[in-house]
Amino acid sequence: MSDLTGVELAIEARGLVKRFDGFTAVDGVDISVPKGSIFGILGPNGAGKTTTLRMLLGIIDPDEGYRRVLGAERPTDVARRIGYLPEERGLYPAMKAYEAIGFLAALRGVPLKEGRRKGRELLEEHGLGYAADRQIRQMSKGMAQTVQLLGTLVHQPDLVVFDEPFSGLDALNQGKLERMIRALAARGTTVIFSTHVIAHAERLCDRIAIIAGGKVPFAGPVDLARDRLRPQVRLETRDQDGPWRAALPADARHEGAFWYFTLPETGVEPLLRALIEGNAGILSLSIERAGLHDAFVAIAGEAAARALEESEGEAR
Ligand SMILES: Nc1ncnc2c1ncn2[C@@H]1O[C@H](COP(=O)(O)OP(=O)(O)OP(=O)(O)O)[C@@H](O)[C@H]1O
Repeated sequence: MSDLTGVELAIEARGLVKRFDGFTAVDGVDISVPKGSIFGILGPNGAGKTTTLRMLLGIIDPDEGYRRVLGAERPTDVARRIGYLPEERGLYPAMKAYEAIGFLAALRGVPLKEGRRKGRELLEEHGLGYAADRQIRQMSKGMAQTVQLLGTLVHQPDLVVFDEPFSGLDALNQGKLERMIRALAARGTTVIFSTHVIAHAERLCDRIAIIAGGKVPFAGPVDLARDRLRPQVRLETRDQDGPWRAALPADARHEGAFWYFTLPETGVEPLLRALIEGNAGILSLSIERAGLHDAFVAIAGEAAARALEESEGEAR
C-alpha cells in the first residue's frame, strides 16, 4: 500500500508523456505531491524537469497521461491559485519593483492597485523596501529575481511552482529562498520546484522525484531514497590490526584514522560483538544513513549522476 493512501494531494500525475518531433522528452512520469508539502524534481540538464512542470501547469498538454492539479483536470482552470516562476526569468526593465509585482498579481486576477500595494508590503517584508521605486533595469540580477519571486507569491497561491529557483542567486539569497519556501509550506502552501542541485533537494524536500532521460526511477520521501542504500559505518580503533579485522567487509576503506564500510546485512549487534570480542578497542563508531548523493547514484546510475554534476558545474 502506498504511504499516500488517504493523503490529500495537491498534484497527482500519472503516466505523463511528452514528445517533441518524435523525441520523447518525458516518458511516463508519475508524481504525487501531498498538500502543504515541499516536493523537488531532481535531475540533470535536459532530464525533462521543465517539460514536466509545464505539463503540470497546463502550459503544454501531455501526449499521454493524466494530471489533476488542485482538484482540477485542466490546470488552467485553477491558474489563479498557482504561482509560477519560470526558468527564463524576465520582468519589464522599465517597471519599478512594486509595479512589476503588481503587474504579476494582475495576471492572476488581483486588481492592479491592490497588487501594487501588496508589492510594496512584500518588498518591505523581504528587506527590499528601499528598492520598491527602483526600476528593474537598475537592479542586480539576483535582486530582480527576488522581485519576480515575490510576484509569484503576491496573490497568495495555494500551489507554487518554481523552475530552478536557486540558479542565479548567491549563497545568501539561496538561504533566504530556502527559508521562504519553508515558511510557505508551514502555512499550508504546496511547493514544487525543480533543481539539479542535490543539496537543495536534500535540505528542503519532504519528497522528491528523481528524473533522468524523461523517466522517474524514484519518487517518494527523501528518507526512502536514502534507505535504498545500506547505512555507512565509520569506525576508529585503538589498534590498526587484530582479530577484529575479520568483522569488516572486504571492501572496507581505511582513510586517516578511520575505517569506512557499509553496515553488514547482519546488522549492528553482530558487528559490535565481533569488534569487541576481537579486541578492536573502539574509540568511536558512527552509523549513518547514506546521503542523497550516493542514493542518486544508486537509483539513477553513474551516467545520470555525472550529468547532474556537470549541470551543477554549469550553473556556477
Ligand atoms: N519545445 C521543445 N521542442 C523540442 N525539444 C524540446 C522542447 N522543450 C524541451 N525539449 C527537449 O526535451 C528535453 C527535456 O527538456 P527540459 O527543458 O524539460 O529539461 P530540464 O530537465 O528542464 O533541463 P534544463 O535544466 O536544462 O532546463 C531536452 O532534450 C530538450 O531539448
